[in-house]
Amino acid sequence: MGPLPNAQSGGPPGLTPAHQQSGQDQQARAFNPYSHLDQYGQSTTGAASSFDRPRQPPALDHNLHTAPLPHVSNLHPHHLSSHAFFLSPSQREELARRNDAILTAPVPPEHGGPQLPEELHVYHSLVPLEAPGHGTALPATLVDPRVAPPTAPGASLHLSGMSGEPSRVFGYRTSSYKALCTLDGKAYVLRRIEGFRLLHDNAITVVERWRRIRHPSIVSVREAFTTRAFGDSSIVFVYDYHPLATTLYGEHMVPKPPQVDRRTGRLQTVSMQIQERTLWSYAVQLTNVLRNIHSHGLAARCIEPSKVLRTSKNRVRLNCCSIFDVVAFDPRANTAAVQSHQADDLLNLGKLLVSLACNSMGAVQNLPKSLESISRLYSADFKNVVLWLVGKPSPGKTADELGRMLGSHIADEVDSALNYADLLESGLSKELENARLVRLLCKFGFINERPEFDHDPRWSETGDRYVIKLFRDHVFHAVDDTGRPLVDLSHILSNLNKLDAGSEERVMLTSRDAQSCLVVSYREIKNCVEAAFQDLSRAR
Ligand SMILES: Nc1ncnc2c1ncn2[C@@H]1O[C@H](COP(=O)(O)OP(=O)(O)OP(=O)(O)O)[C@@H](O)[C@H]1O
Repeated sequence: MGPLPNAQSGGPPGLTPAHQQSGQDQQARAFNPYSHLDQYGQSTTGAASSFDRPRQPPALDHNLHTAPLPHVSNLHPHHLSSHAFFLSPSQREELARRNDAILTAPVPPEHGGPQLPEELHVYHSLVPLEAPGHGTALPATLVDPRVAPPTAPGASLHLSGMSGEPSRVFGYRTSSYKALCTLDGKAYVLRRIEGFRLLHDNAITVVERWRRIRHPSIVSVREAFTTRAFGDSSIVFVYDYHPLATTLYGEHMVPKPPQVDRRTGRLQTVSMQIQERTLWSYAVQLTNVLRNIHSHGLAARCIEPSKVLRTSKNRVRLNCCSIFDVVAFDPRANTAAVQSHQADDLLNLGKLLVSLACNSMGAVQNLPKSLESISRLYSADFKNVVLWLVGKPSPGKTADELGRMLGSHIADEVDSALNYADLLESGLSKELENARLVRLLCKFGFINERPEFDHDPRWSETGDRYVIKLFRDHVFHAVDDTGRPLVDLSHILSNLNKLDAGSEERVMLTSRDAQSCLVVSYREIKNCVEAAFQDLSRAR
């Protein structure tokens, strides 16, 4: 694929024409916040970008991670303190798995991977988010009637090979990819709507309005552009990537496989019923989203189980915002139309809660039966909120009013969020110390046992460096009374912390042959380390 030309002038106000792809993308239009940069992230106005182009993510090396520490009750008391220095194993594992997901590299076509464009606008390294042909196809009755049926992709080369059923939400075939951005090296999700022709240039400008909305429960929209890079005319919406995200559909509508009961050793079915506390949490988060979106004069139009991402325990974010506003664009839409979409949002939230409470997408087809089941399983309070949502629209039925109805449940959510913030802050403070110590260890690595430096083979063994060497032995090569190596992490951590803080406390350093013995303060050793490091880094 050839280089992407720079933005041209002549588009509608607020737009910059998209990059052309191999000369095919003549009619491409895009809202592009990066229009002042070329395809390598270099500024077209002359200033060089500070970002290097991350071509291939490095291979993952799990040896770089430490193994989880043994359970606290198995530890010697003086090893216990080392627990205080690290994130909890479960937190660490979760974060490591997310990082792994961000770094997943595409499988090349010669190894069975799909044929995808190498570069798309300012994105590269596309990795499909779904397996080929995967789709959560539902009966035609559940396909959203708001959108036109997909145009037959006659001229499509089916480069992606990923097309499955048309999305039951958007009506068009869609495919999603994780991709890396050449401008900032970050991962994003590209959602491609296949076989879509932009009939009104104005339609894509609405993406700019969505881009300005930043809300913790919305998957942020970055930009949208049209492209022919897949061999058809597609429109691509770019969203933030949330590694390992699932959807409410995947979590609560897809039956879970039976699991082995630890006590009996038998296979047991897994209950799908959602706790009421969790349902309230979803309801509160999505109500806040709607209040925010409606206050911007927009409507979500995609409150649907497969369009609500779950990014960690009970944390949800509304996905795919702005797509309907573009693909079902109505140039004559007025305030009344927006209000009608906003009323639909509340109705769809009610339907979503019914589907979740009954663990079935079909539950909304028979509301009386589903409400009966809800009143058996959940509180009257919950059922009343659902009834209000699925009931007739009225002027006072707004997202703000819903917020007032949820008052005490919003207070519960605030408490949980504060507890979680405390937990994360304590994890963060533990790791903060470690970053400090790693920098110190790097300095030791630079200095100790350094081969010939400054034409002096004994540089690292003499002067200030000798003190550092003795201190290194004291910290890492300590032995107990019987001469056995002392493998004690807390001994290392407390010594390094005192050194880093430059404590006035004194320590006795003895050479290996016990011939020399120095009593020095940590502050003096710190000065030696600084001096030796300055010596090394000074330009010669
Ligand atoms: N922004 C995102 N960040 C991370 N993962 C995402 C993101 N958006 C979607 N995904 C993942 O991609 C998968 C597919 O999403 P998609 O919205 O296409 O679901 P779908 O059920 O196939 O819907 P549709 O019927 O519209 O095709 C989801 O299961 C989700 O795990």
